[in-house]
Amino acid sequence: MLDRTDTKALSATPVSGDNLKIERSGRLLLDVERIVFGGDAVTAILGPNGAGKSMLIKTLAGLQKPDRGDVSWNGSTPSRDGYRKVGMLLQHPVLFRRSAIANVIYALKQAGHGTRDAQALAHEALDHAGLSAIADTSARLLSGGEKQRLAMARALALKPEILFLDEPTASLDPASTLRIEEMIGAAAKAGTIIVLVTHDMAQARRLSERVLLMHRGRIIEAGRTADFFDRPKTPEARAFAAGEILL
Ligand SMILES: Nc1ncnc2c1ncn2[C@@H]1O[C@H](COP(=O)(O)OP(=O)(O)OP(=O)(O)O)[C@@H](O)[C@H]1O
Repeated sequence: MLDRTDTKALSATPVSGDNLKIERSGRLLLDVERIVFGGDAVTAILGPNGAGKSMLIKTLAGLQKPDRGDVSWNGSTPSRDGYRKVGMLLQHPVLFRRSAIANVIYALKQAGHGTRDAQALAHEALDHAGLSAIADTSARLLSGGEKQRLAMARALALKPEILFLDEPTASLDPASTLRIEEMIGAAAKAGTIIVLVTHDMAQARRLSERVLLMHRGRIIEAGRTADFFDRPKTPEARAFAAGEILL
């Protein structure tokens, strides 16, 4: 787990949601009374498949509109301007059919950077991701692990104040997982608030300070990571932390 004293003063945009509800075909898929991200460097969101984890972070990142409830970014409704501060790495990131570096340059230019600035920042981002050697390789030729690192480098190049990550290491080998975890750790230390959806409980223990457990669209337990694993309060969290299947 990150040492809180290592992290820069957290001045990032707090993101919150109130009374968020999403319903489809009469089924309540998301039902969250209140959630705030802003005080912890890394929060892990855990829960079984279909629990609503992706839906929650997409909603908070402004990519999905809730049927009811409000999302707030630093006290305001999500806006185009705010997208520079609130980032999201999708579970299956979309990379353009151009070189690795061009993917990052494009994102930076879209965010308002001039060409020279974008080129310099993109090279810096690839360097931090250990991807300089494949900067000119077409993104579609990269391995799964390299693609994920590139998508992460692109997201971090925009220097978001808060970054939502949807299972960034799913299907990666241990070495690629470690690289992504190092990138997450470095970003968190530099002051980016990270919200990480993961099925990897060891990863949640390694990286997060706070854990949220979701089940059937609700947050059923929220607490310090050590407390969650060592002293879970709800029967569901006890079962989940013990590796049992939540239905
Ligand atoms: N557009 C949609 N229409 C109907 N149901 C949907 C829609 N999008 C998602 N769902 C359902 O909402 C529920 C929550 O989905 P979500 O992707 O948030 O789960 P998750 O916790 O991220 O799961 P996983 O761990 O499998 O990625 C699932 O039951 C899913 O089938």
